[in-house]
Amino acid sequence: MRTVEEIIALLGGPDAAAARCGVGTEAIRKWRQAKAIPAKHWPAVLSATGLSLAELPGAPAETQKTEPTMASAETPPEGATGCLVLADGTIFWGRGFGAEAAAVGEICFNTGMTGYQETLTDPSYAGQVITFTFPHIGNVGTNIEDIESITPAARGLVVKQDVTEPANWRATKDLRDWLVSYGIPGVSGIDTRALTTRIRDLGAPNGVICHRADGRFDIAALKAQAAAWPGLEGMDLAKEVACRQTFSWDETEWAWPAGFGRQAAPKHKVVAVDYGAKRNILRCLASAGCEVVVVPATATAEEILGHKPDGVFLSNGPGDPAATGEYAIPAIQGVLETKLPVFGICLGHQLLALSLGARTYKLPRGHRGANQPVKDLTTGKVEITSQNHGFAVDPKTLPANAKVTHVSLFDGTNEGIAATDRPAFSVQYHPEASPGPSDSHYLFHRFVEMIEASKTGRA
Ligand SMILES: NC(=O)CC[C@H](N)C(=O)O
Repeated sequence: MRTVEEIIALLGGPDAAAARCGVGTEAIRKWRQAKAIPAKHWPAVLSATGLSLAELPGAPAETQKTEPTMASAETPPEGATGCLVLADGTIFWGRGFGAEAAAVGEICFNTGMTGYQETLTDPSYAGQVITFTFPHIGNVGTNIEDIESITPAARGLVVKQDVTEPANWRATKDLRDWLVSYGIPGVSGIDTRALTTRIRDLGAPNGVICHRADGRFDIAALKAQAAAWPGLEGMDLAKEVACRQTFSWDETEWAWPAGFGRQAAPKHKVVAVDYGAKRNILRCLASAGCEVVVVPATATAEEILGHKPDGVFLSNGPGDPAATGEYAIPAIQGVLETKLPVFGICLGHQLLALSLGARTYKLPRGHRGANQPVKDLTTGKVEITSQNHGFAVDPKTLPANAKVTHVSLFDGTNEGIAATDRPAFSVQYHPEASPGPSDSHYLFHRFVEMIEASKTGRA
């Protein structure tokens, strides 16, 4: 159960609480005095906060018993084997699954309805605990194909429903066992709607997810760990998840019935700078006819150009682009000078913008899901896209030789840019999907066309 003061804080203070619940400031004063919310105001408070009835101070005892997992008290409710402790001291109790471990990170939410295994293995989630808003997580188990990196990058997962036995012909392992094998904890029984609403209203908090089968938690230590974590802003995580050595990639996209394919005769050579690349990006490049050489995030312009590429690709990746920019920007600027075609995705988009002289900033809650509408300003078409980012390019800071090409139809933030004096472009979203729709696959072909035009120009 929440206190009246917690609920008022969640709503942004007394005045905002009055406005958002449509009750007047006098009512808020009475709530505070009585330390309870009268029943006639419950519907307004529930819809403004997204909390469940059991969490309201003054709600009948029997409703409180039905949702013991949402109790915020420091003593675990009966049967609690998992918890999520936020940096401000808020506790969500639940049932632990996966590895018996504790992990600290930014608590974000993802609204995708499919592809939890691809999401968990997307290296861009390093440093984050994912709250899945979709209820059926784990129901198709895990397999050895739907992975975007060899080891999962997310630090933990928060779900509402307990994970069930896998029911899918492709499943090779139960999600719970798969998480154990990688040391990743999960917590179920959490009111993910309340948690997501909180993130929407107050921004993504830092927190610790903890699973202990014996139900014994050192809450003070977990609170201290959550509060001490510095947060993603200023954090360079790309170096940690990127490859250490250069390698070649020739696997192509998955297709029925053969599964993944092997590239036959590539036409163009692309160096992909790996800041935490998702495998399906490399597959899309290979399927589009590119011989792909993957180099570590810290590769210099000389090292990149030493492979004699026809084009350079900048991958997605975790953390703050400005922090990664310290080594990435000089390399990208060196590549841009040559006027070779450059294509960036997500972190690669942010790094291209930084290299052109623009700035990035942290979004309060980020875009994570598989149904994000984006408008391509060049064609006027709307694409439904897959997204996963917590930072964005500030379009106002773009230099004169760059323009905005794509915009989010959710919040108007920047989703793509292109240089106007050289063949370089990038998008904030994930045209490779995995998981998500494939509306944006055309961008890989746009990159190849750019490479062909550049080769013709040089010939
Ligand atoms: N998917 C990505 O590449 C994410 C980029 C960056 N880490 C962000 O959160 O904005």
